[in-house]
Amino acid sequence: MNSFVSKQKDWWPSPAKLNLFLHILGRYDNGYHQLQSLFQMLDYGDALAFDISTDDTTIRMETPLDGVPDDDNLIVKAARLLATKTKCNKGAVISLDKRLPMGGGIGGGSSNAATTLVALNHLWNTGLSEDELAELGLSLGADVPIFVRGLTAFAGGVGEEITPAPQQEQYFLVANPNVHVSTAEVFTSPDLPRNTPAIRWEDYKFEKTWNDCQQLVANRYPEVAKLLQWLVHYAPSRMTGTGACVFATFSDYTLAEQVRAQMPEAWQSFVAKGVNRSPLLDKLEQQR
Ligand SMILES: C[C@@](CO)(OP(=O)(O)O)[C@H](O)COP(=O)(O)OP(=O)(O)OC[C@H]1O[C@@H](n2ccc(N)nc2=O)[C@H](O)[C@@H]1O
Ligand SMILES: Nc1ncnc2c1ncn2[C@@H]1O[C@H](COP(=O)(O)OP(=O)(O)O)[C@@H](O)[C@H]1O
Repeated sequence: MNSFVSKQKDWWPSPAKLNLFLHILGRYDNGYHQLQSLFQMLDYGDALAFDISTDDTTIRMETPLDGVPDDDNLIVKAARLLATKTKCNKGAVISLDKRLPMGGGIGGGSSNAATTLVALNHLWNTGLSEDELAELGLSLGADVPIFVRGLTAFAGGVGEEITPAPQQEQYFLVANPNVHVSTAEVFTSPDLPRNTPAIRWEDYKFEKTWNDCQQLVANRYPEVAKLLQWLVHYAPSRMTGTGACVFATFSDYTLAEQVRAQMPEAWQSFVAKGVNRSPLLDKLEQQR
């Protein structure tokens, strides 16, 4: 079930997340949105491996991402940021086993950045604390700190005010409608609701929450609406983040796989278990 690769390289997990709900409360002066969300960590994701050099400061991808030059790759950006911040004079050649759809709202890029920060801080021996890594990560993206901390958690602010929120064991069928939705496009739309009242974390219930971005994205991308209509037939379903991936919730793994088996082939999908602690934290602990 655990889907991280184990070849000869020493692979570090880079898990996906789901936003079990996403409420937009308002907008800050800098244009960023104030939100409330529940970030659910999954046991499924990408994996990264690092070849360290001590006599060469080069940082590059061994496996470049199609359409993403190294200079724009969040992995390379994270590694360079850590090297600059800590005045580290070591290098790294980085391999990525990419499984997560890009721009899908399941946090692949942010998770890759967080895994890079956490792994290299260990492998380069740069000695930053978790708080320092989370702060550094925030400059790369709003979701990076939550992946550095690695706990299923409520998030407020722009996503950086984190309160751990362990959830009961659940399985998620996550499906990709094969459309790319840019986060910036959703957040600049005049049609986005921006005045949902704050909830108290202790009042959270899945069925009493929603995703404020869902209607807008479903209207613009009919494939998202179609996929949601198909899934909701089987189980409570919702879009994650700013889309385009959607998920359905199950208490039973086999049932989730049965529904997946019936899904039209045009929609790529996977079944993952919700975990309260990211596999990245487990990996780091094993190294110590
Ligand atoms: C809203 C979420 C929920 O998970 O959406 P997804 O990206 O996962 O779909 C995230 O917090 C997104 O985080 P991330 O994708 O790291 O965002 P960033 O790179 O920092 O910002 C992308 C763009 O989204 C907008 N943005 C992002 C976060 C936020 N709280 N308010 C915003 O307005 C900004 O306009 C920014 O230019
Ligand atoms: N290592 C990376 N993995 C995925 N996307 C990356 C990476 N580096 C840069 N990007 C860029 O970030 C964008 C958002 O990616 P991603 O984090 O996967 O989506 P989302 O935030 O919607 O979950 C991608 O479309 C891609 O252009």
